[in-house]
Order: sequence, then structure tokens, then C-alpha cells
Amino acid sequence: MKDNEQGFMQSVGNCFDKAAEFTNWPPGILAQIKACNAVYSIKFPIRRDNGQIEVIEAYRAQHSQHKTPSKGGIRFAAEVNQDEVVALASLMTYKCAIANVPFGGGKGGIKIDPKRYSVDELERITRRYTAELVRKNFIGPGIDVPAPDYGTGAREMAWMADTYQGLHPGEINALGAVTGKPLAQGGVRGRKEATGLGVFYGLQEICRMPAVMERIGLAPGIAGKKVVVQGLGNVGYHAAKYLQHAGAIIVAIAEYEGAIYNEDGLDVDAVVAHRNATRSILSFPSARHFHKSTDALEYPCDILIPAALEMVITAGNAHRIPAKIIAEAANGPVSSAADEILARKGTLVVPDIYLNAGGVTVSYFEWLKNLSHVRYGRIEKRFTEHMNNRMLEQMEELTGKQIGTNARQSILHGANEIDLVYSGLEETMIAGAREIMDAWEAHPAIPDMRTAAFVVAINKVATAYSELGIFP
Ligand SMILES: NC(=O)C1=CN([C@@H]2O[C@H](COP(=O)(O)OP(=O)(O)OC[C@H]3O[C@@H](n4cnc5c(N)ncnc54)[C@H](O)[C@@H]3O)[C@@H](O)[C@H]2O)C=CC1
Ligand SMILES: O=C(O)CCC(=O)C(=O)O
Repeated sequence: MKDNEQGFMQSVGNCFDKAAEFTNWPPGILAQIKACNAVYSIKFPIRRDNGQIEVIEAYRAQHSQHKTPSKGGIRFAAEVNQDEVVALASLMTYKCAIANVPFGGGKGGIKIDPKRYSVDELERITRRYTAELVRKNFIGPGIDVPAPDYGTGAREMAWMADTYQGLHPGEINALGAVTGKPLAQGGVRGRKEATGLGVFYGLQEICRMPAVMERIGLAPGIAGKKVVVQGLGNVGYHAAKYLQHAGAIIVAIAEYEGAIYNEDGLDVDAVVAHRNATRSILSFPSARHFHKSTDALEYPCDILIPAALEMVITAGNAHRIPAKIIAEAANGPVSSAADEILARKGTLVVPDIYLNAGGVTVSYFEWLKNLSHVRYGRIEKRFTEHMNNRMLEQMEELTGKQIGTNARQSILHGANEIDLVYSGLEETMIAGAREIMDAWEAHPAIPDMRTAAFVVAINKVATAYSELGIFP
């Protein structure tokens, strides 16, 4: 298959079609899943700081509504276009199904390079975009719930939530219209790092599977694995940080301006601090830099983590990628044609629709928090601690022995919000990996992990559609 002429949307479609062959659903149901239900294409003016008017292009796609609301991030990037947003929304449908979060798939994008706008201008763009979504009923806690994605974060989500709330006075669940908000605006602890932490939990689980590791010729475990990361943004930074903390060696980091490497390992926090201070990673002490940023993808390592944008590994470079594992932290970084080359080479591609599901999983927890209007752990924390204390006292009385201070504190501890969020995220990532691997084992003809993940997702979405029937 040639790759260069195929776009991202076609690539996602190819993956779907390949997996559909391993299911028994009728063509009509498969077509219903694959189709994007609705796309809102918007153009609106904003006034720049210098008084000039600029017309902004933006989108929101709702790929599926077998479960509502639809859910997915909002991207700010110069490359945004309708096909990209639709492809990303379709990935959200499959991702939510794999993570067992009760949402359809959605995604939005504003075609701007955020670096070219002041904070005031970004706020005006974000608020006007939100108002346009309200106007067409394309946002709401039970309709469609945006979240952060490439180029956006908690700040933009706060503006969106505030705009939505302002246009819906008295709506008690208004904060549930957007996730990824700052804590003081109804956010949940753990959402910021959720996607990167989910990548870590997912990789940790895969690296614990002896048969999988043997097949790709790696020793089990994270410790000692050499890792290359492309994109040191929210997802890439947190994934790299958790992997480094677990003993992995970050041998190369690629950013927009170039890439650096050090066989003995790069300190992720030090690289970020250096980039914040100098606006570039390139002069980071004790590292050498590559000729081209994309050369980092071809640097020898065990795990390559593309965490920037889609279609960076294609038929053009797949055969030169030495990594044993490609961990898709970004959405769509490996094209369907590259998948085939990599499968033949025996590279394990851990697919985006599973591996970066940590973000939407913790967004789900935030949405639930907003609907229940109570912080996780608030009700039961003290009760649990009193119960644990009574149990310890009883054990000490019965055995006549005292438990040490550290052990006592850890046994007594009742769960905080962050404990519960991390626990729910870890459980989701472990369960997802096992479900996909079970599907792969059940069909040995399935060529790769992505196809197995799509089979799992298609089966769940198809079950929902076939049980729902068709209106009218
Ligand atoms: N933020 C989230 O919760 C989630 C994000 N994702 C996906 O993860 C990817 C990254 O998203 P975020 O980390 O949120 O974005 P971000 O905007 O925080 O960071 C992206 C980073 O990639 C860098 N970058 C851009 N082009 C590059 C290139 N050619 N080479 C190297 N680095 C480059 C940027 O300079 C930036 O530092 C996207 O594909 C996004 O859709 C997926 C799931 C959830
Ligand atoms: O947190 C969310 O709702 C969506 C995150 C997202 O956009 C993604 O997983 O690609």
C-alpha cells in the first residue's frame, strides 16, 4: 500500500475496515459506526489587539451518539481541518468504548497557531467559539463535553466553562459541560497528568506480560528500558516523567525546534526547565542534538513515544524505526500503511485508542464529580480512617504487638480524591490492556494490537447500536 497520498481520515478508515473483518456485524451496523453523525463547521470574526478583524475557522464533530454526551478535546493548531477533526472524533468513539466510559466520540478544533495570539485574543477566540457551540446546541453536560487537547489546557477550559455557564444561568450541572478545568473551577485532581500517567500505566501493564515481551525480544519490566519521546507537551512530558521515575532511561527527546540525545539518559524536568528558560531544548547541557528533529524517531531504543501530532510514522520511515515498542501517546501518529510494515518487522504498536485513554477516563471522573457536586473522598475518608483505626487497635490488643508508625499511617489512610482518581485510572488501563490482548489471543489471525483494539471497540459500539434499534 502506498502511504503518502493517504490522509489521516483514510488511515483511520483502513484500520476500522481491517478490524471489521474479524467481527460478525452486518455491513449496515458497521457503516453506522464508521459514519460521523454531525460536523459543525464555523467561521466567526474576532477583533485583534491592534483593532483589526480576523475571521477564524473552527469545527466540532460528533462522531457517535450511541452514548451521550459525546466527548473529546478541543485542539488549537494551524493544521486543523475538517477531515482531521472528524478522524480524531472517530478515534474518540473507539477510545471511549475501550476505556468503558459511557460517551460517544467528539472532537473540536480551531485553526490557529496559539503562539501568534495574545492571551486576551485567545480568550476572545475561545469564548466566541463556545458561544457558537451553544447557539447550535453543540455543547452541554448531556450533549457534548469538550476537554483539553493539543494546544489547549485548563485555562481554555475555564473560559469555555465560564462562557457556557454565563449563557445558561441557573443550570445546576453547567460545570459538567467542559472537563479539564482548573481545580477551583470544578476540575478534578489528576486530570492534567492523566493522559501521560495512563500511558505509563498502560506500558507498565504491557511490559508485565511475559509472552508479549518474549515475542518482541525484551525483558519484562519498565526499569532499564531506553525511551525516545517526541513532543514534550502535556502528554509527552508526563509520560516521560513517570517512566523515568520507574527506572526507564529517556535517551532522546524531540521537540518542535529540534531533538537532543544522551545515551546515558536525559533528566526530563531539567530539559523542561531549560526549554522554559531558553525557549529551546537544543542547547541542553550534556546532550548532543540531531540534524533533524524527526531523526530522533530513528534513534535506537526499546520504546518510542510519539506524543505530538498524527501521521509522523508512515510508509516513508517505518522500516527505519528501530524501537521494539511504539507507544502511541498522540492520536494517530502511525499511519495504516506503516502499521503493516511494523507488524511484519515484529514491532509492537500500542494503539492510541487504548494507550492515551487516560485523559478521557479522568475527564469522565471530573464529569461525574460535577454532576454529583461533591469531591471524591469527602464523604467516606474519615469514616474509613476511624474503621481502620479500630481494626488496628483490635489487632494490637489481640496480638499484644505494636504496629510501627509508617505502617500505621499507611494502613489508616482513607482515600483522597487523587488516590481514587489514580486508582480508577490504573484499573481502567489494566483492564483495557487485558481485554485487547484477550481479543488478540482469541483470533490469532489478527495481525496487530491496533486491529485487536478496534475489534473490541467495534463489538461494544455495535452492541449498543443494535440494541438501541433505529428511530423512528
Ligand atoms: N491533552 C490530552 O489530555 C490528550 C492529548 N492527546 C494527544 O496527545 C498529543 C499531544 O497533546 P498534548 O500533549 O495535549 O499537546 P501539547 O500542546 O501540550 O504538546 C504538544 C507538544 O508537541 C510539540 N510538537 C509539535 N510538533 C512537533 C514536532 N513535529 N516534533 C516534536 N514535537 C512537536 C509541541 O511543541 C508541544 O510541546 C496530541 O496528538 C493529542 O491529540 C490524546 C489524549 C488526551
Ligand atoms: O478528556 C477528554 O474528554 C478527551 C481527551 C481527548 O481529546 C483525547 O483522548 O484525544
